[in-house]
Amino acid sequence: MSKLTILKIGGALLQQPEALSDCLRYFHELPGHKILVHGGGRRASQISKAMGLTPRMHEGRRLTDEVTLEVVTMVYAGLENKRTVAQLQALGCPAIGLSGADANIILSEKRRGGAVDYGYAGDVVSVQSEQLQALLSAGLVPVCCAITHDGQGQLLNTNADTIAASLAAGLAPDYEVELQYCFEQPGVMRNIKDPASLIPSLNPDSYAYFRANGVIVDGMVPKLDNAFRAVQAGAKRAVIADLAGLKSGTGTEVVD
Ligand SMILES: Nc1ncnc2c1ncn2[C@@H]1O[C@H](COP(=O)(O)OP(=O)(O)O)[C@@H](O)[C@H]1O
Ligand SMILES: CC(=O)N[C@@H](CCC(=O)OP(=O)(O)O)C(=O)O
Repeated sequence: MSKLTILKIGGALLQQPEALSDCLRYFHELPGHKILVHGGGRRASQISKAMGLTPRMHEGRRLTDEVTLEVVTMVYAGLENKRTVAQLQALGCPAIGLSGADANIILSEKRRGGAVDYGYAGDVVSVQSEQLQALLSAGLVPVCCAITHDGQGQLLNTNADTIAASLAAGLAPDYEVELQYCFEQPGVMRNIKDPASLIPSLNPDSYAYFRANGVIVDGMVPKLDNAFRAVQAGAKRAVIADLAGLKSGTGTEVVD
């Protein structure tokens, strides 16, 4: 089986040009097949505020009304995706920018939130692995954003960590998949202000413990839920780290 690395970049990283460029260079130099997934939530919040809108999140997911869907589509599928693709091309990487609607790669459905109305937030239903395999076999490097579709013409906003894990799960039968979540912290920590408190590995029991104790909160919850889902679906490895950690092999490894 050939190796496939899925790297997800998000958060503050996307807003620091130098850190982003280091990260893209690291990605370009990875051996084997690879897919980049990017978020852009902070940029979307900034632009929303500049437009007089108030960003609203619930458990790490954006409440996406109609106008917010327009903003996130412009930011994720437009600005962030095309800028990232252009930077990768400048490194000599044959990148191709995709939303979930392109080649129908990721089908999703409107999130059912019970009491919480998530609006046009989408949960992944299926991944078209054949189309992605065709792109990978042609030597292309997919760059996927956080916009998906429901197959009926409706675009949906999907957490980028979920996209990365869904791709990892969908491609695990055909590749030896490693899922890497790169963000601005060294990994999951006992005390978010103390990098020395890094938790080197988490299993479902220790995750439940740290979550119950309020050590793991906010955006880290969907990130870890997704990482566990990916390894349970057959991904060989899932790790959460900053760029230095990814390069040196440290960070938080998620084990089933
Ligand atoms: N125990 C923890 N260790 C590290 N980060 C944590 C922890 N608990 C919560 N977080 C928060 O989770 C955030 C990462 O989630 P998120 O902002 O969604 O990342 P990204 O934008 O990369 O998807 C961190 O920036 C941090 O504020
Ligand atoms: C439904 C939902 O929450 N979508 C996310 C998609 C972007 C994202 O995940 O960006 P980061 O990885 O940079 O946080 C959002 O709009 O914030």
